[in-house]
Amino acid sequence: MSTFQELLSSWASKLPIYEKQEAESLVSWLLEHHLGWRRTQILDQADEASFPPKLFEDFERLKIGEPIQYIMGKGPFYGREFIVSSATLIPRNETEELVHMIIKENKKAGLRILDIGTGTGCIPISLALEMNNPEVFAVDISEEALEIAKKNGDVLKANVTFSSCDILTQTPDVSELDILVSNPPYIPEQEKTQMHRNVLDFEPGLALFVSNDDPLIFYRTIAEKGKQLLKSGGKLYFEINEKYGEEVAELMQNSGYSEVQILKDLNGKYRIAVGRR
Ligand SMILES: C[S@@+](CC[C@H](N)C(=O)[O-])C[C@H]1O[C@@H](n2cnc3c(N)ncnc32)[C@H](O)[C@@H]1O
Repeated sequence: MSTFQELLSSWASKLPIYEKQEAESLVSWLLEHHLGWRRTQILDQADEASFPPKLFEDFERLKIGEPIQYIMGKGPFYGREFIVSSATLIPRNETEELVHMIIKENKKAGLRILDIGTGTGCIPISLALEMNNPEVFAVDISEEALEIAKKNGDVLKANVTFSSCDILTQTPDVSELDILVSNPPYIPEQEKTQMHRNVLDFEPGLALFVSNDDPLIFYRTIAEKGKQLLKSGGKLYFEINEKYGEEVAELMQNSGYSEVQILKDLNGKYRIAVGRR
């Protein structure tokens, strides 16, 4: 028998791939998920023999670097919990900043919005629930991701129309948009070697990577199609790879967008590009 705090430290020490503090918070998340454990119980006695077998199975997954969101099947985004699966990217903090900016800048009622490459649906669902009665559409090439996005829409009671579309070869069947948003795949294949194994081994390659030959293919294609999809004065918002801020801004200007800006996230990295049609 040990206290929860002792258990936390001892289990965290078995996760050498993470820093101590991160390991402890992952273990505490797992214990809370399986046992309803709360920090206030930190000094209570904990009998490992009474723990459910699933907790030990999940801990083994954590040990090999599987992200906790995949283990628990859910992850937080903009104050809500989203179902995730191996077919979807885990929603990121940087993307919350993009969503926050769109909500802040667009207060009018009834705006028409499209999200391209929706994954869990975290962007369009958050916008549908936070903005003033918008009409929201979202597309993805992955049928499995779309299934998860639809489930999230149902569970969170968000009115979003999801459909299948390969943006590189097809044009979504919507028009007169006020807002077009996308966090498309943007990591060149050659950067794979510098990436953390828990992203590489578990997150879907389809959501992350683009060919080394043309890393901006999604931005160029979406900016081009955006001219048809957006109404005059409508806005295009991209999440970007910090390395390509200037290039994305240039291609947006070349495509005819005005007021193009590249903006830094809270970590001081260029993460958002925005322009007006
Ligand atoms: C970086 S993830 C973003 C997911 C989600 N929007 C988010 O921010 O968490 C890119 C998404 O684009 C989708 N995707 C990849 N290629 C695509 C294509 N050709 N057409 C449409 N969607 C595509 C992937 O399936 C993935 O869900």
